Amino acid sequence: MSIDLSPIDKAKFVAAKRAAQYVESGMKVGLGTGSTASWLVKCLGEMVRDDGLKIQGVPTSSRTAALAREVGIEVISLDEAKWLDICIDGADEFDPNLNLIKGGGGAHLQEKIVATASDQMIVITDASKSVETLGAFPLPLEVIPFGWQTTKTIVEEALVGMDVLGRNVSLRMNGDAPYVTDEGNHILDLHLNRIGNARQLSLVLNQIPGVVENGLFIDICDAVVIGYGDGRAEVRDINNGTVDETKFDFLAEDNIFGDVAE
Ligand SMILES: O=C(CO)[C@H](O)[C@H](O)COP(=O)(O)O
Repeated sequence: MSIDLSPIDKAKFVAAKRAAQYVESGMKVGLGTGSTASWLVKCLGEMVRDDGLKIQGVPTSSRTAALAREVGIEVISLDEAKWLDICIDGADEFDPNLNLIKGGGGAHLQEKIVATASDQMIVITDASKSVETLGAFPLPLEVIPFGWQTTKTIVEEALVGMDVLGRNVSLRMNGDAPYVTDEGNHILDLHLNRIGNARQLSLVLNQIPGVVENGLFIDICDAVVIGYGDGRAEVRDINNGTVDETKFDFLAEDNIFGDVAE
């Protein structure tokens, strides 16, 4: 009996399953947000339920908190945890230095705080997120609602001096209304196409009043686990290059989403 999942979901699943092997009893674990991170939360929930894994999870969004509780993971706040052993999260793009764009799911503020407060950050992803240079994915910028249009104008002006290919900035919408983050803020998406100097851009953006945090994760990620539709999971470690490859079978007992092809 095999699992009837799309190749992309298989890739996300094996990345999550491989990354779950980093988690040991007693750890405080940062739980990312997004479709790939949801697989991770499900995998950890299964390990808590079936293997006696004892962990405390710090979710990076209200969505992830709800899912973690649903699958039986003990949820604590970052202030209760103070510091984390590991954080596992998805990403929208990663480059050869494992710098990231995150925030496609609107949670990069909490994600960056949690990842920064972790001994190590592991990113789980499929191969489509791998890029030579960041920027094809719009860069999310969380801004406070007060004066957001003025903030947007100042961001556009700041981009004129930056090494980027595009400079279009749009307000993220949720239907007819601006998207609202867990912190009650809005998100500007910066359509830059190519970011020449991500470190400089990150510093410049975060200096603008009204900007809370950008979605560039520079020197935060320690390793990327890349899942493939054929069941392979490849680990790229920032220090060691590619360190290993694991192959998973898609068995019915792995089907934590209950989507089995009989
Ligand atoms: O940064 C994020 C949410 O803010 C996500 O990790 C990112 O958008 C990837 O999501 P997915 O795994 O669904 O592709």
